[in-house]
Amino acid sequence: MIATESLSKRFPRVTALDRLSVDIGPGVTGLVGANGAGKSTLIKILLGLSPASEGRAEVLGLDVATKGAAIRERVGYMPEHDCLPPDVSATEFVVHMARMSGLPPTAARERTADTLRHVRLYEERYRPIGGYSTGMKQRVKLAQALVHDPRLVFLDEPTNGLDPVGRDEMLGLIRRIHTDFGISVLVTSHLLGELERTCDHVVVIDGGKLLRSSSTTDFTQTTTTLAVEVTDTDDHPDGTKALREALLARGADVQDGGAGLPGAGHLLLLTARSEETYDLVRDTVAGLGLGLVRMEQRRHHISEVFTTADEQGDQQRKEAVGHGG
Ligand SMILES: Nc1ncnc2c1ncn2[C@@H]1O[C@H](COP(=O)(O)OP(=O)(O)OP(=O)(O)O)[C@@H](O)[C@H]1O
Repeated sequence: MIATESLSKRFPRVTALDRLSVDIGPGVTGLVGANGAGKSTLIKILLGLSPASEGRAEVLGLDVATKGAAIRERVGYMPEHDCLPPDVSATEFVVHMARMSGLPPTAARERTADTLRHVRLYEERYRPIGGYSTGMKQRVKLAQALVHDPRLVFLDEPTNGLDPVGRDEMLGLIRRIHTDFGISVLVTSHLLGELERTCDHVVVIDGGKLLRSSSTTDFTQTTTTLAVEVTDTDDHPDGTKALREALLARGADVQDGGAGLPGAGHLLLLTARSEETYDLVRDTVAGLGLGLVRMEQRRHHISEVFTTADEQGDQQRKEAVGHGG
């Protein structure tokens, strides 16, 4: 669907995209990155609205440098910022956008009604947009991106400004764009957690560079990290420390449970190389006379991808991870 090759965009003071090479197939793909990571810049280049400084990109097999108009005919776009006229109704606006995309009047009206029903704005469709809530406005923007029945849509921060209920509703609609209509989706967000549930594939960019591109299941697959928590006893007032030392003496790969989390001081993380690691933990705990509170496999979270990145932009990444819950 989308392929970029060493794509760069330089503004006088900042490099928004830095030699980005990525392939995106059909389905729902999340483009994740902190504010300023380059998500909107990439979308504008892919739509042929802004020229790249270097490199090349294709959307649906069309070169963005020369085939912008053809791409925009086949691709829907939901921009990040509010761009809706307050005095017209959702129906008038979406029909207008459908006509701009080349649909004849009758088809434009029919597609508008279908699309507004899909985004659940059917009852309110004749009211002026100025009186709509943020969630309703986001859904009008989504409707105009879908009305000309594109093969692919770019949704730039569609959950921005929504409360948790509105966000869940929007994520459900996005998922159904693909399942009900077969339209592929590229959706951007700085909220990592929400894309975990919605997307088949996630592309993470940071400072305009590709950090990772893989299927959502690869991001969240079960790892071989074991989290172990034990009780303290009279013999071992710090049971965790005693267990750590005993396991290290037996050659296990042990780390502390990570700072900042409640109870993390009492957690040990072990790399489980095989079933024997489970036996080793159980036997060591029993040998020390400690109680085993829990021993469980840890799952990766998408946000962990940020913790492996370099120090640059660390604060922004923390913010993004913090909002990701
Ligand atoms: N027209 C422009 N002129 C100069 N700098 C720009 C321009 N557009 C974007 N930038 C800069 O390029 C970088 C990437 O911006 P971009 O809008 O693509 O990020 P983003 O990931 O979409 O973040 P956000 O969600 O905040 O929009 C930022 O540092 C931004 O300030």
